[in-house]
Amino acid sequence: MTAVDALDLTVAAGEFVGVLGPNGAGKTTLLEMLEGLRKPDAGEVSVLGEPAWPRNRALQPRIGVQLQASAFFERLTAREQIHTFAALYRAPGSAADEWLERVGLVAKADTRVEDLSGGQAQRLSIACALVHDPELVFLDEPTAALDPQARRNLWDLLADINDSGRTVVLTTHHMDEAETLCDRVAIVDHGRLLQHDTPAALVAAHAGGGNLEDVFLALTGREYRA
Ligand SMILES: Nc1ncnc2c1ncn2[C@@H]1O[C@H](COP(=O)(O)OP(=O)(O)OP(=O)(O)O)[C@@H](O)[C@H]1O
Repeated sequence: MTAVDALDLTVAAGEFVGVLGPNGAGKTTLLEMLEGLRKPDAGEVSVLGEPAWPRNRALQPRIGVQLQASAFFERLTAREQIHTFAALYRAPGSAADEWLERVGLVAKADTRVEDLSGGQAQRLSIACALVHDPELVFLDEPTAALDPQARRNLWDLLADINDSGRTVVLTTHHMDEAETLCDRVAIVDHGRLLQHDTPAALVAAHAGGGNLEDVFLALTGREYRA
């Protein structure tokens, strides 16, 4: 099957872009291509001016990647985990400790990763993706398992990162999140880009008086996706 089809989207440096789409729309596949983890069958994917495929090692220190299925080194504590990531990316140990604090995991620093709750593990994977201060960040449903406290704290954190000039691309099913954080949103379905614009422009064009969720449903319909 074709997961992503003729999808043409450019993200400018410093932008905060949200990729929205129903289950199975192709969001993760798209991010994996951007991250150099998956080869496009056709077309070009360029990241920070360089081809994303074949996997480009020079890009790795410049991008931060948080995948839906977070891959941790087994049996490490949260602190050991993020210090390992920091060392791999030649970031200082102080950055690892600072990020544990920023995602509210100091109290869990000595807990093994397999003993963290779903939301705690997710916060750790986000911290690991950001510990080397990348200029471009890809986050796949970063707030999916988070409680409201962690979600709002993460919003603040991502807004700060973006304010400091970093480019952020995230996928989300939370329309309020996209509306609050994103300069532009791209709505995809069946692997195709349906619309991309500012949340306000999309609402004005497709859901006068409504919100981004109304736009989303107007464009993608209400049927379950296989
Ligand atoms: N390795 C694979 N082999 C075959 N089909 C795949 C593979 N990976 C993904 N797909 C299919 O490609 C489509 C797009 O999947 P993708 O994970 O990109 O969707 P998504 O938009 O991220 O969905 P969700 O919101 O559920 O996370 C789906 O129909 C999925 O079943």
